[in-house]
Amino acid sequence: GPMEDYSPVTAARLENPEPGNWLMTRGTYKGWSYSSLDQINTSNVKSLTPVWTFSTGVDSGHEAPPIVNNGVMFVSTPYSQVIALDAATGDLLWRFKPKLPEGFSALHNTNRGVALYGDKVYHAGLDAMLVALDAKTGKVVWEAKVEDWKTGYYMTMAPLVVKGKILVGVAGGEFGVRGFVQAFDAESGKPVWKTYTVPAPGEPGSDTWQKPDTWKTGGASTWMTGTYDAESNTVYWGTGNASPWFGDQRPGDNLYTSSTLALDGDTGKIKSYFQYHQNESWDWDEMNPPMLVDFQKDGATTKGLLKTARNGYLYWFKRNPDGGISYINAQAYVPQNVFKSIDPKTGRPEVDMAHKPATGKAAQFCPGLWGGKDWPYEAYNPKTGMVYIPSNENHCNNLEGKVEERVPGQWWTGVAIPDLHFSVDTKASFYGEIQAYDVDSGKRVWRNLYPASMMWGSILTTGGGLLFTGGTNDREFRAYHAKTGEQLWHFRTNSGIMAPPSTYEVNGVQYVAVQSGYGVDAAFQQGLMSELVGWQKDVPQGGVVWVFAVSK
Ligand SMILES: O=C(O)c1cc(C(=O)O)c2c(n1)C(=O)C(=O)c1cc(C(=O)O)[nH]c1-2
Ligand SMILES: [Ca+2]
Repeated sequence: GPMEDYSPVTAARLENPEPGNWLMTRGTYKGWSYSSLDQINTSNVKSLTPVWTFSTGVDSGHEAPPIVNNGVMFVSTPYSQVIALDAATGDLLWRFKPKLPEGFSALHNTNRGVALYGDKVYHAGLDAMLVALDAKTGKVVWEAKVEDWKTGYYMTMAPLVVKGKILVGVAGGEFGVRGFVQAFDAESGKPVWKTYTVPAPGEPGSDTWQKPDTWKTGGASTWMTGTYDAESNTVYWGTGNASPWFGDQRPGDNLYTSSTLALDGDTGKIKSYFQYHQNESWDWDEMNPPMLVDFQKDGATTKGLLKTARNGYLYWFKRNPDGGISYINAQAYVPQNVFKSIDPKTGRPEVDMAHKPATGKAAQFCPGLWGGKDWPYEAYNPKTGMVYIPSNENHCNNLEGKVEERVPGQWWTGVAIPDLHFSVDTKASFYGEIQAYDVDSGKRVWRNLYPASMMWGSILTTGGGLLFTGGTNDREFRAYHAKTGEQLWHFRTNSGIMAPPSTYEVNGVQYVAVQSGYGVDAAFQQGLMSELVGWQKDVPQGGVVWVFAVSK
């Protein structure tokens, strides 16, 4: 089998992955979710058929892409399992099934993928443990405690490998944790650096926490994988909402909540940052990092960053030679009623206070707390020059805050889950959609509307001129024409698909792979939609790895 000559993953391979492999969650450090493979293309995709499937035996939301290294596939599942499979045949090679601690529960029982380096597989567990597994056997090589899960920290993202270090971020923004990004030595598991995303008194930015001690529980969790610019050795990492949710309880801008941080890859030092909205009060985590995309501006190619924000805006930045972030422009990609304007120089929004919830003051805001988009990945195709955004419209929340005492490890947002007051425009002709924008002009080129579903699918785009995604409540996996948005193929799977598809090649055959397995917030929202507009309450659950190829 393919394990006998397992090929170690080097820093050079990660910087320049072979087209036939999918070595990290979004394909490359740039975060494009793009593969140059083109054997499957717009003319033959109609003949795409399943070649093998594998039941994970796990329920809840599967959010990890199949990671593939020369014929070996690694998938992770909810509840922190890792499964190694023969990427061509679906044979099970090994399974890592950790025992989660007694009494353990997480708000989001999911995982977004493993990282590969050397002859090891790295996995960030819900119990806030980072484990290194032997890629050939699945045996634990080392374990590192990132945090104490009892205090509200958990981990859901895929680690990021940077020059022999394994970088992880934490979740817990709804529990009042203090976020950080931490790096561990890939060989030994020893901690190398740790950068908090909320400054302590005396550190730069600490004056943005005006009320004593609010910084200690300030949120800014780091629950999605960063992107990386090897040239400037800069890691771009996103941060989540501030805690608790209502900004009047923690006066100030609250750096670095809902921001992108530019970190030095060797030391973790904060080089630069951009905060999308200040004194966060909408649960608009800005956890996704920007993609590294170059675009035309004023007749010249600009080394840039493109960020699809949960706050409903699409942002263009300049990536400075030292990795620093300079604001260029932003435009709404879904209707949003919170920003009155955005300062053209700084990118700082002016907020309409009528749509900013506070303690004892209810306010409605749109899009609602799940944002213009939540975590599912947008994609960039260099052949079309377009960014593809899985987004949602015509939904709002109406929140009113309360002062609550914090109990470590418990929901602490200032509003109870039954009081989230999610609403939708029941007359709307659609809710979910895919939108394609030209990254040079910012013009929308096409959109595809889903009248009876939200869109929670990560997007893969390919050199074959295609987009692959699921994300809808009808269990479909679909292929679209990247230029026109025309649907070219679809296949009904076992469950709903949120996980990012990936594509790879073994023995000259191109495969497209994806995990189907609905759950977590998409399922939560689907339940609410069943009350509001009568959609079926449950989308079937249970994880299956699907692998497709074009039949010859
Ligand atoms: O603040 C946080 O730490 C945090 C963590 C996570 C997570 O780790 O999955 C989510 C969120 N927030 C969140 O706001 C959110 O909407 C969300 C959706 C999902 C999901 O997996 O579908 N996770 C999370
Ligand atoms: Ca959050």
